[in-house]
Amino acid sequence: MIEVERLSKTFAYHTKKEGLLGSIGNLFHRPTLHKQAVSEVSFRIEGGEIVGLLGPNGAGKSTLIKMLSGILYPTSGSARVAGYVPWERALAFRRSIGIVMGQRSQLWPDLPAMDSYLLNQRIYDVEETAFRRVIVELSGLLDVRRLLDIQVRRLSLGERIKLDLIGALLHSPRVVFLDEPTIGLDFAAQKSIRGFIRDYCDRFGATIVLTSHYSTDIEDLCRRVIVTHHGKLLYDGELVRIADRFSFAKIVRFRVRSAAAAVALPFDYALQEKPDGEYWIEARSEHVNEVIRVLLDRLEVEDLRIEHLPLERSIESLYVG
Ligand SMILES: Nc1ncnc2c1ncn2[C@@H]1O[C@H](COP(=O)(O)OP(=O)(O)OP(=O)(O)O)[C@@H](O)[C@H]1O
Repeated sequence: MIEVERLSKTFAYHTKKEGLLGSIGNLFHRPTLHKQAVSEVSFRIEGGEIVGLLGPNGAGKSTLIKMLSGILYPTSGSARVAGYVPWERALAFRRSIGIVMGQRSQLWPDLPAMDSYLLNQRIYDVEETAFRRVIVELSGLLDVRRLLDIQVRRLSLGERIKLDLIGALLHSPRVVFLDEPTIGLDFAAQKSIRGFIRDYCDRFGATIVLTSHYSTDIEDLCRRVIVTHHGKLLYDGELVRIADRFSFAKIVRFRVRSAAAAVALPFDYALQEKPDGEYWIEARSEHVNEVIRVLLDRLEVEDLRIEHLPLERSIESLYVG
């Protein structure tokens, strides 16, 4: 469904020194800088897959999604999405994809969402019965039926994102790009959006590319992840394999009756303290027994747990090496 071959994007941009003198100087000389946001990235995604696109800030995720959804031209390389070259922006391509950017609404802020939907219905030529059916179905699933006729700018962030999702799916696209669809939402709203995405895929067999800085989104929805860093592809494979690669490390969490900060730990491990008074140590699996023995020996430990490394730390280890 998605084929990407050595896709690259380099942005050219100008800098300006501060103040009026900087502005005048810029009239005569504007230094041009280049930023390679995506560098020779290749992968394939089959129909019906939900793939997580991960990477730290500035890794090139949004740039990649913008190229695959036809918003940006690449500098080099090729891509096909649902059989089309995205940046040629054929109407049939636009009908095949949906895009949601959590940080930027695609609905008119001064109008109720329903008015934007009606406009999209015309643009995508969605037949009236199908249009009404999809709205009833999706607004029911997301529990936002009562919000369809309220000006978008009067809604909360979570409500607005749910309505944006419906807008992106009105024409029943086969490929959906979700760029941070749960950003800034509370846990309940994140959970309902995740449930909705899963449900939508099960029912319509859609292919989804999802970026999110929330590991729960990724763990809940994606079996496969593509990790980028400095524009390059760092990892493409099953999510569990990333966790497995770092199974050599464990987290020991505990609480104590009196302060623990001064305790000397074996193997030079550092003790970390959370604001709520819980302590934790990241240790190699083979050292865990000895660390626990020292803790129990020297401190009045109240509650102790051993956990796997959180997904964020495992993924971060991929970038840091
Ligand atoms: N229009 C632009 N002009 C110049 N540089 C840009 C432009 N858009 C993005 N960049 C740069 O390209 C790099 C990749 O940006 P991109 O937005 O794709 O990252 P990202 O992985 O989506 O990051 P985040 O997780 O912070 O959203 C960044 O260093 C960014 O500063």
